[in-house]
Amino acid sequence: MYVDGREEKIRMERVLGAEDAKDWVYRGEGAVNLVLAYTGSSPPFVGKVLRIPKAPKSNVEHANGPSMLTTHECLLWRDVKDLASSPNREIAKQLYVECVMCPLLGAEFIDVGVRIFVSKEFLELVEENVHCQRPAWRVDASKVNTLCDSAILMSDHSIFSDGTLKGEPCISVEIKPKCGFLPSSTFIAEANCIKRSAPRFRMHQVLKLQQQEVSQISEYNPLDLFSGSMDRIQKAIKALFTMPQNNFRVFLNGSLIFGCLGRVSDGASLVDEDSFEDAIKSLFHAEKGLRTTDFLKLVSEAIHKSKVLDRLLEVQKLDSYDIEGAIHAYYKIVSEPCVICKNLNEDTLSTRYDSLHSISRDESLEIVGNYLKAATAKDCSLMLSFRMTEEGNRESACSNINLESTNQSFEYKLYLIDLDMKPLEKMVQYYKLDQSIVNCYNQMMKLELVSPSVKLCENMS
Ligand SMILES: O=P(O)(O)O[C@@H]1[C@@H](OP(=O)(O)O)[C@H](OP(=O)(O)O)[C@H](O)[C@H](OP(=O)(O)O)[C@H]1OP(=O)(O)O
Ligand SMILES: Nc1ncnc2c1ncn2[C@@H]1O[C@H](COP(=O)(O)OP(=O)(O)OP(=O)(O)O)[C@@H](O)[C@H]1O
Ligand SMILES: [Zn+2]
Repeated sequence: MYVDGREEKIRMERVLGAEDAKDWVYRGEGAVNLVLAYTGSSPPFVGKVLRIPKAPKSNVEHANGPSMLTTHECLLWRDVKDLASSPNREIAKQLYVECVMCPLLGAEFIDVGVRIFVSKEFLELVEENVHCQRPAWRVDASKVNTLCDSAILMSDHSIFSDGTLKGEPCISVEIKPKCGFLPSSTFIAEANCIKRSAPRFRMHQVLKLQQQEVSQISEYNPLDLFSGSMDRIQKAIKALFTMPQNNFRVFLNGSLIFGCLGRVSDGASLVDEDSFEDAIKSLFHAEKGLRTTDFLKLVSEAIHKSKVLDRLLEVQKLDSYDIEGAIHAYYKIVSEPCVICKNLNEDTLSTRYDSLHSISRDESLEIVGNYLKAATAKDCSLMLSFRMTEEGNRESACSNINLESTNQSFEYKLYLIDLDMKPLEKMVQYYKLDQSIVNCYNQMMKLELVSPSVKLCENMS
């Protein structure tokens, strides 16, 4: 939700110092941000979370604080108001959410948040306080960027903070849907044609298993979630519940009750349905053993009813050239010799990518800009929160769903989080990862090591 300029100013004037650190507790983190929830009683912060940038431990560039956009990124986003002139990447990222993602996905689903100043002492204390709650592999990879002087304050989407129904329990689900379509770009090499029929998520699972990033292959198929069919959405939600990995989490009144904070313990053994049934007792009136089914149905219905995934899919599809096409446009933008064309072997039609090297710079910028917007949409998460409501209560701004089995009525709200701009230089990494995923999958197929359920997805679009 947008916050008016006056409120933004008040928050900008308030600097979080050492004395405030005790009121902020660990909520979660991704690869680049640490998120804290507020437990104090100061009104401007009640019901809010703070999103703080982290710095990779291996990256010496961050020793000087938040970086700037590169010259090529300024060129790429030149048409976006004030983005290219942002004093640093963190401010640029917030403008990107507001000026690029909101118009594409709908401002009603997005909370841009407000920037608030934080002192070095605050960040150092927070780092110390949350240390033992962070997954070890995240601690090894990154730390709070104590050289940043600001962080983003936004609504806590795992609770209802309007205060109208105080004390009413709230259950929320975080879903990272990933890519919901099969690419059909003509620039996909013949050797990689499997990409046209096997969902990216499923193929990536095979690589992740080989690299021990996951302990089992997830049965989740993003194409089901984005299908618009209630049966297939339910199938996707069940698969996510069975193997949540980093794609599915459940919070009860803001506390994580299901799923994990990282990839470490992603196995099915984590799924303790019995204690989950107990935990959701206050919200679902069905008998023990039936509550999880009701909960999963509720989530599926909300997704089916909302149009948000349709919009997300449209933005994901801005990637119409696939990385195998967009990478050539990238080399044109950065004015470097194209490494891909240089390494083409004799069997490959040497003129195959000529058209991409002969287009104008503006066209190259459009191809890569669209690819990066799509990358953001493929990596964001949905937060869906539910609370019980009187049947027929239409006063609320939220939507309602009736659970027929127990005749309970729920209202829900839906937000998209983590709509960060992806760095232009990641294009090279995207190309390499794509090749690794396809090579690994093709190899496993040859050795017939890909399970029938993974293969089965290949013909489902
Ligand atoms: O490349 P992918 O598909 O593996 O996605 C990355 C995610 O991995 P996943 O496969 O979802 O576990 C990855 O998630 P994890 O760190 O694995 O939880 C990040 O979200 C990463 O984005 P960024 O570096 O934070 O900007 C994501 O990178 P982007 O591709 O979105 O840049
Ligand atoms: N507004 C919010 N309300 C409630 N929880 C949130 C909110 N924003 C983030 N979180 C929690 O914090 C976690 C980390 O946030 P986020 O996904 O923004 O981090 P990130 O580093 O940008 O992620 P990624 O690795 O995908 O790039 C989320 O998975 C979610 O559980
Ligand atoms: Zn090329």
